[in-house]
This record gives sequence, C-alpha cells and structure tokens, in this order.
Amino acid sequence: MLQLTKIFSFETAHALHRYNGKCRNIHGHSYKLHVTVRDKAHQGEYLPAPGILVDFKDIKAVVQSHIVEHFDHRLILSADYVVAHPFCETQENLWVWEMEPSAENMVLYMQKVLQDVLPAEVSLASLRLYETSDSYAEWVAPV
Ligand SMILES: Nc1nc2c(c(=O)[nH]1)N=C([C@H](O)[C@H](O)COP(=O)(O)OP(=O)(O)OP(=O)(O)O)CN2
Ligand SMILES: [Zn+2]
Repeated sequence: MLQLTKIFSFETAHALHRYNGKCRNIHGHSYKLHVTVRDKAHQGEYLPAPGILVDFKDIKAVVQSHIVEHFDHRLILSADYVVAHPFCETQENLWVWEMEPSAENMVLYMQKVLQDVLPAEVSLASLRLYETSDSYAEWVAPV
C-alpha cells in the first residue's frame, strides 16, 4: 500500500467542560496534524512520469483551507461550556461546538471534513493530531 503524509501546525485554544483537572480552564496548544492519504488502487508498480501519486502541494492546499485556516488562533468551546461560562461569548475568535473540543473530537471532526474534499486519486488513511509532544489522538481508516 502506498501512502503519503503531510504535517501541519496551528495554534488553538480550548477548554474541556466537566474535565476534572487543569484542562477545564481555557488554555492553548501548538497542535501538529499528520494527514496521511493512500492510493485507492495501487498494486506496487512504479508510478508513470512525473512519478507522484498526488502532489504534496494539493494535499497542503486542501488541508490549509478546510482545516488549518478554521482552527488557527481560534478558541473552541462546547455550547455547554459557554452556557456555564457566559463571559466567553464576548471572544471575537470563539467557535462553539456541539461536542467537547478534545483531541479525539477534533480528529473526528477533521475526518468528516477531509473525507469529502481530498484529491480524487487518494483516500484518507489516517489523521494523527498531537496536542502536546507526547499526546496524540489518531483516526485510522478501516482496511
Ligand atoms: N484523552 C484525552 N485526554 C486529555 C485531553 C484530550 O483531548 N484527550 N486533553 C487534555 C488537555 O486539553 C491537555 O491536552 C493536557 O495538556 P497537558 O496537561 O500539558 O498534558 P499532559 O497531561 O500530558 O501534561 P503533563 O505535564 O504530563 O501532566 C488532557 N487530557
Ligand atoms: Zn488542552
């Protein structure tokens, strides 16, 4: 199986409603997102000129416009969190979600967005979202 991965970075603030610990308060992360795509039909043969499955630039353009530009320098909170902390509503960069903005839910959201917009030659194989250097959530396509 042939796969390609492109790595993205963005800064986002969030808080986890009802979390028992410091992450219940608004704080930020420098997220790293690893987007891996795979050939839909590759059988192991060399690729004809120019020898590429899909241009890294095309993956970059899609992920930048559909993910990074929406998440970068935003504050993401659940509707439940905002109800419990109404002062947050005044934040210009606020993005209210129906679910909690955990690493798990963020990666699931990204999968739903990206599955429909990637170049036709490839499908989404996995998404790995690093919240810190040693913590990540990952979605992996069923084989
Ligand atoms: N399963 C999850 N657990 C946690 C999430 C999450 O999204 N999914 N999120 C958080 C906090 O938002 C944040 O990521 C925690 O940051 P930090 O405290 O820096 O991370 P560590 O707990 O690894 O830091 P230590 O310094 O090792 O305590 C929490 N959990
Ligand atoms: Zn956090």
